[in-house]
Amino acid sequence: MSTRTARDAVLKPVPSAEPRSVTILGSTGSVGRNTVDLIRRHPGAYRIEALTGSDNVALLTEQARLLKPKLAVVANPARYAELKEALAGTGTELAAGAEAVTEAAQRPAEWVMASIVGAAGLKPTLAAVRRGAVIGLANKETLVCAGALMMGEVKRHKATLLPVDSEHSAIFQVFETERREAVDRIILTASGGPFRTVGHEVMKNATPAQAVKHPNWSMGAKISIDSATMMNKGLEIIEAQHLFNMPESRIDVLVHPQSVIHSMVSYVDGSVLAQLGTPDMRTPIAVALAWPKRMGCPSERLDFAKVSTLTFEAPDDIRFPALRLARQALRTGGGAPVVLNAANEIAVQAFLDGRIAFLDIAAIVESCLARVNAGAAADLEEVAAADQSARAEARRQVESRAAVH
Ligand SMILES: NC(=O)C1=CN([C@@H]2O[C@H](COP(=O)(O)OP(=O)(O)OC[C@H]3O[C@@H](n4cnc5c(N)ncnc54)[C@H](OP(=O)(O)O)[C@@H]3O)[C@@H](O)[C@H]2O)C=CC1
Ligand SMILES: CC(=O)[C@@H](O)[C@H](O)COP(=O)(O)O
Ligand SMILES: [Mn+2]
Repeated sequence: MSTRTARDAVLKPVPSAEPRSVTILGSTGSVGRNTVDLIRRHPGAYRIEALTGSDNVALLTEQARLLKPKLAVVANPARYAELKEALAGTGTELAAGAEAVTEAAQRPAEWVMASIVGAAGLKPTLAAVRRGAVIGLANKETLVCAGALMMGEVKRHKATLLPVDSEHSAIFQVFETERREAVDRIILTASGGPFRTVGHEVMKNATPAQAVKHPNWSMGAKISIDSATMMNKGLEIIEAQHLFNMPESRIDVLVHPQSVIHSMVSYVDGSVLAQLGTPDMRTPIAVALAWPKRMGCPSERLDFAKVSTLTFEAPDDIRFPALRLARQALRTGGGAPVVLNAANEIAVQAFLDGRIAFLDIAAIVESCLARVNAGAAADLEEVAAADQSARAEARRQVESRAAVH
């Protein structure tokens, strides 16, 4: 078995007549940085239309100096002066604010990485869809909040949506679309997060530092906390339903602590197809970045002898109520997934800020699902209304819990 670990090698460029034009929405984040890393290893294969960040001007500046995009945008307008000073005279056009991020997505890049975190990614991603781009979709919250709208627009504008989330990339690679009637179930694997084996007391007293420490993946803070509550898997059930047009009742979650099998699809004849790899986001990003071809990627190769044991467990819905809440929101439909997502975003941030306890996160989401009138969420305005109502209610809940935390 190969143990090649060519992590720092500059790999052979993807053979192509023209460099592929690329925009990275959220280039300063974890997925964004991995995308930049891959692009830098394939000199001449890509040219950068636009890069966007929010607060990390230092990194955005560094990326812009290296990749020479036509446009660089900071979502936070308060950082514009800093960006302007740092990139003065480089020839890169500069802009700031949420509208400018959406405008960046409208620029004519063939391929767009959607790696903004949270519902803030919805409008820019939709803008890229509406001009028929090829989109590498990391931002799962987009599909959670507006899955039906999004998939409808993908079809209408002949856009291409390529999953980047590791589980959905795995499913994408083994899902026989031309024989979709033979698909029986989707099996989403879950690591179980840092609290997979601990008891209630440990979870009750969990600190942000403990919760953010994912056992296998290096990721941004928000998704790391989602993995710890297993809300990440709940969001991924919703994401899978939209991407693969599969009812929630046929999407299973299977805890697999090693994160080697990234997900599976079972077929009516008893076959189960899986995609495997080391836990390195550069592999699913590479799948989308080179699609429909494949490209070299420096992620560590799987060494089965070293892995030695792959284990599986049923998820624990009692210790991880987020799984049940996500399924409940999906079955309720309309704006319920929007409420689930918005309440979760507020609660996760409050936990990271030390204002509420770890177990408060799911409790706040549950309470918001019960209290907020979610509406139909059939268009962007209705999605925004449900999102705002849920955020307002979640903030109230945070205040009352923060007082006793
Ligand atoms: N990290 C991972 O390995 C994986 C991530 N995903 C999904 O990908 C998405 C990104 O995750 P990750 O890279 O971890 O997140 P990070 O927090 O690391 O990065 C988020 C990016 O979004 C930018 N950003 C933050 N807020 C806003 C805003 N309001 N408007 C515009 N841009 C904003 C950040 O800018 P700045 O940093 O400059 O403030 C940064 O570029 C999430 O939806 C996540 O669920 C899915 C699978 C794996
Ligand atoms: C890398 C990726 O796709 C994450 O969503 C990861 O899967 C999180 O791990 P959990 O399985 O712990 O949610
Ligand atoms: Mn995932």
